Amino acid sequence: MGKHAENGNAAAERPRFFGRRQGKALRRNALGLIEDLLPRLTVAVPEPDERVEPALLFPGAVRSVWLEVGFGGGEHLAQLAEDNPDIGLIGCEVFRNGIASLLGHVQARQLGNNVRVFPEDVRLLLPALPDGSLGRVFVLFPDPWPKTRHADRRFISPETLDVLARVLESGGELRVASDDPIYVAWAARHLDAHPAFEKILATADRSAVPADWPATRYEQKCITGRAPVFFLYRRRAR
Ligand SMILES: C[S@@+](CC[C@H](N)C(=O)[O-])C[C@H]1O[C@@H](n2cnc3c(N)ncnc32)[C@H](O)[C@@H]1O
Repeated sequence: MGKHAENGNAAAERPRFFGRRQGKALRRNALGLIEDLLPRLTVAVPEPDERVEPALLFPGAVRSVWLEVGFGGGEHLAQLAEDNPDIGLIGCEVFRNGIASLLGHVQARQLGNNVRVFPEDVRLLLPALPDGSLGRVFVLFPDPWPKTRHADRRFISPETLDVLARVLESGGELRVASDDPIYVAWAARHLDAHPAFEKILATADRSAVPADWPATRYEQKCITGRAPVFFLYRRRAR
């Protein structure tokens, strides 16, 4: 679980936008996006026992639905949405400035037909999704929680993998990346131990990663700072 995700009702509070260094116009634009655009794209927190059919969240027919956990500034999600107009993208993020950033991409690149936002802890949505209803799930640079005593807060866990295995269709993909060696070892161990996930790739070689795997903002920072990044790429067993 991410630091932000612990604060379950943060999304319902009046958001604070950007730091003091950002200009008034930027802050006003972010606020406008949150107040005007977000309500049109929001996936509501499901009621207990409610089922959320992902494909029906989009105005037109979609070939498949992909879900990104903790999209940060939304660069990866926006790129996928732009490159794949026939795919529905659900982004889950609790960080309000990140949500505003994604909305900026949606507005500028006209992605409103195939992007939806769950501005809450993804774990409130996953149980409501039907079996096999997602084609891909992305967990890119999850909060690492490197201390052993915080290990139970890490997003990748046997319990989460059970849920992801259920909601992914046969042959669906799970893409994980991290620059934290402790987290990578942890995630690889749990993925290897889970019978539903077949290994496609486990590498620190960016050139071996499929071309349709855009870098996130966090990955860009790692590249700039030359921190090694590890990619764990799995397929839901048939
Ligand atoms: C280290 S950041 C990485 C952001 C982005 N994926 C990137 O690579 O640039 C992790 C993000 O995951 C989000 N997050 C953590 N746990 C989450 C959860 N349970 N549901 C939704 N978002 C979560 C945090 O708010 C944070 O923005």
